[in-house]
Formats: sequence, structure tokens, C-alpha cells
Amino acid sequence: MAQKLIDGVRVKQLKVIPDERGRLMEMLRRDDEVFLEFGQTYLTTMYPGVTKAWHYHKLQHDNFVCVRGMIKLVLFDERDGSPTRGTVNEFFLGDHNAQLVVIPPNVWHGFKNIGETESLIVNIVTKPYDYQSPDEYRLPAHENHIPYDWARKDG
Ligand SMILES: Cc1cn([C@H]2C[C@H](O)[C@@H](COP(=O)(O)OP(=O)(O)O[C@H]3O[C@@H](C)C(=O)[C@@H](O)[C@H]3O)O2)c(=O)[nH]c1=O
Repeated sequence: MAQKLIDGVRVKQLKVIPDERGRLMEMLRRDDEVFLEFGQTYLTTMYPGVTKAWHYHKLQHDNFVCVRGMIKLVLFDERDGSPTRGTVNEFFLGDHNAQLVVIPPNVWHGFKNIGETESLIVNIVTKPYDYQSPDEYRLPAHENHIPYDWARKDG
């Protein structure tokens, strides 16, 4: 069943164009419906099993694309007054699912490498990183009040 998206979260399905030389995949265009603003682009990676969480930003939107490996990206909405307050979203992104996910400010988020290779994640953020005062707010990955367990759910 499709999950109910947290208010302000957007998903863009990406198209992979393969040929005998390799592949090409557009990620974000300024004429996309989901495009807001350009700040900078950076690469963040995770070794197998690593979780990078929990983070939120007060100003910037994140636009995540996993360009190698497989990750689960998890969001938690704790915003006062949000129509989706209390909602958790889970996305499985990467080699088997080419999507860009837009995360609005003040939404908790993080990701875990669930594959067997280093995962490469491109983030196209709406603000440039401020070295003096980073727009980064954090909680520990595993001991916190967020109702999410990063462990794999076998079934
Ligand atoms: C984001 C960023 C970090 N840095 C530095 C700060 C630090 O020394 C080093 C590593 O940064 P971080 O610990 O923030 O890296 P990382 O934990 O990969 O950060 C990312 O995690 C995911 C879950 C997110 O939500 C992203 O928004 C971002 O916070 O890189 C820059 O120099 N420029 C940048 O644009």
C-alpha cells in the first residue's frame, strides 16, 4: 500500500537511459515541478551498515538521489501544526529505485546503507552550506524519542 507522504515531501521518478556505453540519468532541472532553488550540490556516502541520522534543517530543503548502492531514507514529521505530524515515511532508493526525494525544512531525516557496497548519495540543497553557522540540527541515530527502529525488518 502506498504510504501517505509527509506534508511538503515530494518524489520525482527519475528516468535511466542505458546504452552500450553506460547510462545517463537526469536528476533535477530548474523547470521541474519539484524545483525550488539552488544552493549547492554535494556527495555524501555511507559504508555498508552505516546509518546517518537524525538530522533536520531550519532553512534548507534537501533533494536526495542515491546514485549507487541501496539505502533506506526515513523521515519523521514532528512539526507543530503539520497535517501529517507524527508520520514516518520510508523510501528505498538507489540501484533498484531511481527517485529524487525532496525534504522540507524541520522534518527529521536520515538514511541507512542497506546494500553491500558504499552508497553514493547526491544532495542538491536549496542553500549553500554555512561554515560559521551550519543549518544542521541533530539527534543520535539510535537513542532518541523518534518512533523508528533502523534494524532490518525480516519477514
Ligand atoms: C553538508 C556539508 C558538510 N560539510 C562538512 C561538515 C563536516 O566536517 C563534514 C561532514 O558533514 P556531515 O556530518 O554534515 O555529513 P553527513 O552526515 O553526510 O550530512 C548529511 O547527512 C544527511 C543525513 C543529511 O540529512 C544531510 O543534510 C547532511 O546533513 O563535511 C561541508 O564542508 N560542506 C557541506 O556542505
